[in-house]
Amino acid sequence: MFDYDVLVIGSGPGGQKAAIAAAKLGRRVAIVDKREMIGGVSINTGTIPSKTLREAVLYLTGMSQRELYGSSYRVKDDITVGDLSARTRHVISREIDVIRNQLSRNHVTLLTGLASFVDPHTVNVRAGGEDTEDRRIQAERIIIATGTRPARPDTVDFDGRTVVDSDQILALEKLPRSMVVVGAGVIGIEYASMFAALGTKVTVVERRDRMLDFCDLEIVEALKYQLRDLAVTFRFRESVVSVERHNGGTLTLLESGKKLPADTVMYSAGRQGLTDILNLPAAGLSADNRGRIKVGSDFRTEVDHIYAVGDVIGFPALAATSMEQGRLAAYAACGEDVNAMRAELMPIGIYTIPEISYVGSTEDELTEQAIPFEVGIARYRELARGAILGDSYGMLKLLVSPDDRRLLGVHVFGTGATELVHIGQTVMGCGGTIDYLVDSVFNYPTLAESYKVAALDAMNKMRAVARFSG
Ligand SMILES: Cc1cc2nc3c(=O)[nH]c(=O)nc-3n(C[C@H](O)[C@H](O)[C@H](O)COP(=O)(O)OP(=O)(O)OC[C@H]3O[C@@H](n4cnc5c(N)ncnc54)[C@H](O)[C@@H]3O)c2cc1C
Ligand SMILES: NC(=O)c1ccc[n+]([C@@H]2O[C@H](COP(=O)([O-])OP(=O)(O)OC[C@H]3O[C@@H](n4cnc5c(N)ncnc54)[C@H](O)[C@@H]3O)[C@@H](O)[C@H]2O)c1
Repeated sequence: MFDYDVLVIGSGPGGQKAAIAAAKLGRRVAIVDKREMIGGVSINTGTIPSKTLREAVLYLTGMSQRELYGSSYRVKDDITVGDLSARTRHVISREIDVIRNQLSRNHVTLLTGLASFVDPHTVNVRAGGEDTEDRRIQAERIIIATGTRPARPDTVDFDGRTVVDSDQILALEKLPRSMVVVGAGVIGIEYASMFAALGTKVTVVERRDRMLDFCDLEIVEALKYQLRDLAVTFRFRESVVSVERHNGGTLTLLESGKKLPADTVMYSAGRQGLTDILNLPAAGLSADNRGRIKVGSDFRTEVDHIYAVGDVIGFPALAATSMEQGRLAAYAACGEDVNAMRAELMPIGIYTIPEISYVGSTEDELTEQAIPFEVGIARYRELARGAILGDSYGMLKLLVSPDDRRLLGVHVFGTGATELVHIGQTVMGCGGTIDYLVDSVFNYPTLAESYKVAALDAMNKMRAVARFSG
């Protein structure tokens, strides 16, 4: 009766994994997206281009080698937009190819166009361009994975050249000498650090009184120090009222009356769920004012056979979590048993320069909940690998329960942070204690050795307490 058992709307990380998981379970699956957006925001405008850009910036500026070769060390003197975008284009096209290949070898039908509901089981696919013919697709189960787009305030006149959102920043024609970044969320701070590394004079404007408030305070302070060293100016507790475009630049007006001139303004003040074109009421669904769809713990919406995953359901809105949500939603839609996602083990990786990553609780959270903890720290400058790499600021911090020596949190700052965090995540996931880290032999010289150093530090501190408390 249906054209497909499962229809997935959106081919970002959530949609891809949902489609492949359902196909692996033997279902007839189709996935729909615009031709130029295969791979979603993640591949085309978000995660992958920004992370590739970061890698290109690190390489071409010679940033990570300057401790060893001096502060004037560069791989290339006049870095152009072309130098940076060549690498990004290369990686994007490879990734799109991988996705197409994975979908096709799993017999997932790729439908190109924009989907909107006709009724709870029927979706209209409008191809656009020359191919204006609409297609009606009926599916037994539908998984919505339409993601988000940058939020754009009406008071700002985006032109894609001097006043840009985080999608448009990738298409800048030349590197700005100065830039205002509006919003110190993850996107804002990641781009602020890349442009600062390229020599752009960056000013970050943030409404709140601090940034990345979900991260360890000490690590955020360390990041701010590093960014200020690259001439970044922070304006906290300041709101942007409007942005004016002038010949040869922009003027950003703040509520406090300040005026900030800059070549370019980048808005990174949150994102809006892409639900307006879906015609949700036809399916018996609705979205909130930020375009997000409400789901239960198995990603089922208010309509029994329709599921939603990824950024369109809101927090945590990461490629990493979207993929897992997609897989779990497909299992639920196909009647398989699913283990719920373990939120306490969800890692966060922030690709600033230097990078940050953590898993588990922060010191502030534990203190608020009156959970005692001991801190164990390893500093890269005391690790042989840190000296070899020329990273003297990096650190790894373990938060340990003094009662049973379990790991409560792992916070890493510096080279390899987003990779290293997974050692701690595994120990936590397996219910291990720091005894495992103390008693293990780590390769030498490695940054992973920081786990042993930090675990010993925590152990020594706990011993000191035990001496007094008997
Ligand atoms: C600059 C930036 C950097 C980021 N960096 C990271 C990072 O380092 N790590 C990380 O984990 N996450 C990162 N993210 C977040 C990550 O990109 C998102 O969490 C992820 O892409 C969400 O995946 P998704 O499956 O929800 O959908 P998306 O990737 O948003 O894709 C949704 C797709 O649905 C399609 N679509 C929408 N409406 C329709 C419709 N009606 N019909 C058909 N198709 C439709 C869109 O065209 C799009 O292709 C970053 C985001 C940005 C913007
Ligand atoms: N490494 C990663 O995992 C990664 C990287 C990039 C993005 N992302 C995800 O993308 C999503 C969107 O990120 P984002 O940074 O755009 O949004 P966000 O909502 O995290 O941050 C927006 C910030 O802008 C501020 N702001 C809003 N309006 C303002 C104004 N007028 N003036 C001054 N400040 C203002 C807000 O206070 C907020 O701090 C997040 O969910 C994030 O997790 C993840």
